[in-house]
Amino acid sequence: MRVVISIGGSVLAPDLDADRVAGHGAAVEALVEAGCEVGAVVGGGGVAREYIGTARRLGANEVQLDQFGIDVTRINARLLIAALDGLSAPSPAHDYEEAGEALRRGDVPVMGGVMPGQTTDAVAAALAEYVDADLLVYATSVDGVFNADPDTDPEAERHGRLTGAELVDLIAPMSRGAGASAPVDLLAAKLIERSKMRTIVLDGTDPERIEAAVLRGEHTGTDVVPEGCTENPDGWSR
Ligand SMILES: Nc1ncnc2c1ncn2[C@@H]1O[C@H](COP(=O)(O)OP(=O)(O)O)[C@@H](O)[C@H]1O
Ligand SMILES: O=c1ccn([C@@H]2O[C@H](COP(=O)(O)OP(=O)(O)O)[C@@H](O)[C@H]2O)c(=O)[nH]1
Repeated sequence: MRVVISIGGSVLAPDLDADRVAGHGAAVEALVEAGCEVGAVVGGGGVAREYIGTARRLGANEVQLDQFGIDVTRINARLLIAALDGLSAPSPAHDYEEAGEALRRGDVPVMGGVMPGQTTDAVAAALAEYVDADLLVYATSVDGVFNADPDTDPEAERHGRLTGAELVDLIAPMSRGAGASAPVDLLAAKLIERSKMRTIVLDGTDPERIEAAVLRGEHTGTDVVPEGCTENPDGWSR
C-alpha cells in the first residue's frame, strides 16, 4: 500500500519535544517495515503562527507571511527526517517530482510547504494524487471532521464517513475569512474530491493511532470515501 501521511505541526512539534518527534518517526518506520511505501508532509504549528504574527506586526504582506510559514514547515520536516534515521532523503523535497523520485528510489519523501496561498493540507493531497497513493491520512489535533468546531462546541458531532463532495461542502463555509480554522483546508478537500482519494482524518497526537489506521483500518476519526463507495472490505469502514 502506498500512503501519504500529513502530520500537523501542532501534532509533531508543539513544543519541539524530541521524544514526540521520535514517536512519529517510529510510526513511519513501522509502516515501512510492514511493507508500505510512505510519503510524509509536515505542518508548521504554533511556531509558524508565532513567526507569522510577529512578521505581520512588522508589516509583512500575506505572501511574505506564507513564506515564513513555509520555512517553519520545512524546518519541522527536517526534524522528522532526523528521526527517520536514514530512511528518508536527507532534506525535504521542494516539489512533487522530487518527492516522487525519492519514493521510486525506496526512500520516504518528506515535504513541508511548497508555495504561498495554501497550507500543508493541500500539499499532502497533491502529493497523494501525484504518487497515486492508495490512502491519505491527516494526523491532526482533532479526531475527525465534526459538524461544528469540537474545540469550542461540546455538542459537536463527528462525521464517521463522508464523500469528497460532502467534505468540500462542509469545509467551504469554515474557510471564509482570515484565521479561519478547519480540520483540512478547502483546496485539500477539492483535491481529495477530484482524485477520489481515500482519506482518513484522525487525532494523530498518539502516533500509534496512525499505524492502527493504516495497517488495520482501526480508527475513530472520519473516513472520506469516493462517491458511491459501499464496500466494507478489510481495513476500511468501521
Ligand atoms: N468542524 C470541524 N471539525 C473538526 N475540526 C474543526 C472544525 N472546525 C474547526 N476545527 C478546528 O480545526 C483545527 C484543526 O487542527 P489544527 O490545530 O489546525 O492542527 P494541524 O496542526 O493538524 O493543522 C482544530 O483546532 C479544530 O478545533
Ligand atoms: O504550501 C504551503 C504550506 C504552508 N504555507 C504556510 O505555512 C503555514 C503553516 O502551514 P500549515 O498551516 O500547513 O501548518 P499546520 O496548521 O499543519 O501546523 C500556513 O498557514 C501558510 O501560511 C504556505 O503558504 N504554503
